[in-house]
Amino acid sequence: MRYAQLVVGPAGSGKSTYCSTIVKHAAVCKRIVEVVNLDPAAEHFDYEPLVDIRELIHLDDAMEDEELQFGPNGGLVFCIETLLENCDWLEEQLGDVDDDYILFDCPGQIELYTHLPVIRKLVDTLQRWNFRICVVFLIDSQFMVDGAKFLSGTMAALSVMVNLELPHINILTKMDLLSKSARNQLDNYLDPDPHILLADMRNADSKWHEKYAKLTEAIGEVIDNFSLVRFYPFNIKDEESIENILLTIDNIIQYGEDADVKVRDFEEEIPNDDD
Ligand SMILES: Nc1nc2c(ncn2[C@@H]2O[C@H](COP(=O)(O)OP(=O)(O)OP(=O)(O)O)[C@@H](O)[C@H]2O)c(=O)[nH]1
Ligand SMILES: [Mg+2]
Repeated sequence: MRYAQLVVGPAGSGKSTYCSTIVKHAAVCKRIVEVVNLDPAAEHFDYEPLVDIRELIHLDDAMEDEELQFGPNGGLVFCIETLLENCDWLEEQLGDVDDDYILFDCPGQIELYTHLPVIRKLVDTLQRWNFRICVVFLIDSQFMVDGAKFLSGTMAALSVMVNLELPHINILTKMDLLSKSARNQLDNYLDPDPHILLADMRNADSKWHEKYAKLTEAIGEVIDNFSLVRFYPFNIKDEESIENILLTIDNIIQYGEDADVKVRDFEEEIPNDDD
């Protein structure tokens, strides 16, 4: 069995920092976690990628091509599609190490995960290669400190969940940048009761909220009915917070359970002395 985290989220939400933080933390715990860079526009990151899509195709290649004439977003989708047309390259680069644990650091264009089929195709390929995958959806906690923003972040998380249909965890990043009061405010949202969010918005004295109160109510119902949207805080300056996230995801993809099974089988094979 092989294990993967598909690290997605809006541009600048902290995906690459998350990946390098997890790699460093795992190394301290004597665990090897690898990272695959799937962002063809990435400039720099402080991890050594196991595989780097830029070795196959760079965003500039797509944008400078006379015929293609892509812009940045179209070019990015083209690069990911090129990766999928070269699965044998990706398979060879990944190697085939049992029990390996790989973070796929994805590009920041959220439409890749909310409605385009290309990432779904990548997921199907990885599952064929025996990967158990958890989607790790990152959102910058600084944009989540009021009802309306939290609701839109929640809707983005929901659309990724519905589109990819995989085990999933939502993470609030950059917690170290939050003021104490913002952190307290955020606590209300960590296990959001949509009705608290909506009350927030009802109290916001804006004409818009008055006019669209019914719509807001309906959105709250959607979130309530799904009741899948929980957020976990991730603080890169707090080892315990990093460990909690890694353990939570390990459990979601049952990492290590097979290893235990292997150890148990091994013990059963050892003949007892008094046999
Ligand atoms: N203080 C602090 N800064 C962070 C954290 N996570 C990311 N940053 C900063 O936020 C900026 C964006 O972080 P990245 O990790 O590059 O974000 P990304 O999601 O990979 O960005 P794209 O790949 O461009 O979509 C960088 O300047 C990071 O140093 C965090 O947890 N705490
Ligand atoms: Mg990045």
